[in-house]
Amino acid sequence: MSLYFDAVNILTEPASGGSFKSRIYSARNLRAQPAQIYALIIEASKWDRLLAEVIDRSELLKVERKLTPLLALLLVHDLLIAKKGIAAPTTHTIRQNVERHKVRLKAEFTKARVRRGCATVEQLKAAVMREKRELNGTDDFVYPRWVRVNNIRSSLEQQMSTTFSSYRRVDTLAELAVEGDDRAARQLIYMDPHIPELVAVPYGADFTSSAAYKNGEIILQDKASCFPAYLLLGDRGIKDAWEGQLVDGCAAPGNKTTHMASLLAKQEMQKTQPKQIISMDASRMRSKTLKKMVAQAGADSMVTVLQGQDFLALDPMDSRFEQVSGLLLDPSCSGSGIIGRDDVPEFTLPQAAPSQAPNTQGKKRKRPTDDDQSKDQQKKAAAAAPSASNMASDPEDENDIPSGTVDHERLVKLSNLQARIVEHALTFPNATHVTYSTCSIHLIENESVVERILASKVAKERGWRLLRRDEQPSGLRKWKHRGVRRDRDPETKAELESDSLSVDLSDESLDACLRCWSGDAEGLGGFFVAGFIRDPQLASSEPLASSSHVDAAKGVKSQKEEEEEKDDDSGSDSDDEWGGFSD
Ligand SMILES: C[S@@+](CC[C@H](N)C(=O)[O-])C[C@H]1O[C@@H](n2cnc3c(N)ncnc32)[C@H](O)[C@@H]1O
Repeated sequence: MSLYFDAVNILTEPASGGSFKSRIYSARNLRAQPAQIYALIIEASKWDRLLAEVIDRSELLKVERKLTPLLALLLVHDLLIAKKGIAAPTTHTIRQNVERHKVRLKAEFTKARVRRGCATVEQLKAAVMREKRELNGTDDFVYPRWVRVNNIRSSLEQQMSTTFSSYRRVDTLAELAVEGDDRAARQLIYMDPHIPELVAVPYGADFTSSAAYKNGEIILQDKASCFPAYLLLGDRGIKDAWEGQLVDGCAAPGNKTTHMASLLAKQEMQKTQPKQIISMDASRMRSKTLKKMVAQAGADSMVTVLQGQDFLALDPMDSRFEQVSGLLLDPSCSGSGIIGRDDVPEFTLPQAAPSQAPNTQGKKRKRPTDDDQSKDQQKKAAAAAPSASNMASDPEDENDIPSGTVDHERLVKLSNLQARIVEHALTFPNATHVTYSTCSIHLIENESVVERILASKVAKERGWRLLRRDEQPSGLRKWKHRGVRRDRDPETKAELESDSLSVDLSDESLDACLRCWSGDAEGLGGFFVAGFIRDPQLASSEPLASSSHVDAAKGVKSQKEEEEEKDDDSGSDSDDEWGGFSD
């Protein structure tokens, strides 16, 4: 019986960090098997609309006052759909609460199937899932599972003949929106036309137990998150391999560092130039994940990890950085582009009986009795759209879960810090290439930061400019979503007019910026990236009077400084407090 109460608890407690699956597997207060709980929730969520309809029409909740809508839905799912029926002793009260209505519930189930014109239960399931997608407005786009092949440990060719050998190639992302659980029908693969060695498979594909995943041959990484490393390193091969060292200044958990390493491996750089990448993160805790991810990717010999290192505290003139020619900066941001990171399935629930007070709160401190739990369970289960990145707590995942909304003041602070970080990168004496990225949709963190950087003294004096579209790697040159002049409405994507912030960048500069938006046919979340290159001919002859980035961010603390302050205040590691998105 604990299975159903555990499932309800998981669905109703406030979301903490990590993916839904990982939250179940790491929960300490569960009595049932995590795998069983997860399977029940995922399966029941596919049938929710129909089960709610069946329960409402049978008037079950009017009679069985102990059952809450969510508990009833899970029980009725197992009664009508699970092969073994309700997983509880026949004598258990709430099993009896449901089973005594079996005939009525079955009759309503059959009527629901007939109403939809379905001959089989499988057809019915597909119809219900279609209804659900239509209702969520997710009918016209598809979030796939993006998989990047790691050149250090494998190759695309190898993976196509092993991990994906039984997969059928499709020409469009839309074709990945397959319904049903038929494994063979879901073995579809789309070769991404923009990022080398990146493929997409249907949403929900699980590689975590595959040998390729465990061996670090494949890495689950959103497409947009692959833009920065590719923009920086481009289509180079053995003959025109990258020269000099690379810095990833805000690197944890390590997606972009390991992507850079993978691109260098294609140039066979791991053989000729070990430790070509210097990777760091100000957060000590996140640095541990970075270390692990580098090791998992087989990139230990290619990457030096500076754990807990504040990028802003690096002295660019230090001889250790003399060879640094490229820097990738992906600093903390508002995370406003992230879609459905909290991948808790959404449930449409039956109507509660009038006296059942819905309780939408409910982090339970002690394990209540079965009866207490029935009273406590809520009408609304946590909601989230399916996500391309439903691996939020996995080591290679790039973001945390938002813990609040972002106000303007916070955005200003974040953008000051972002500009400061990029301007610091531009001061490395031998740097020629820099990329800046965020998973934010806000102009203030994106084009506006670019505008500030281009106007900075360091950029002008050293001759930094944007990497034009025609100079970008072949795959990204084809990417059609480019920089914008004003913020956009996240829903309609229409430009916000009136008094909203705008940038005064040329058309060429906006065309140099790359954007990704959620909700379109590309299957991505919101993302921004721009590349800068140093053109000595543009450098002003005036000497660098003072470091402009210090002026630009006067009074803005770096993450490290904030951490140290908090450490002083609380004596604890400060990873808990949200200082912007950490992807
Ligand atoms: C958006 S995440 C980076 C995600 C990473 N690039 C990836 O792809 O896996 C931002 C990271 O920047 C780190 N960070 C923020 N400010 C920093 C600073 N001044 N120096 C170093 N790391 C910083 C945060 O701790 C966080 O882990």
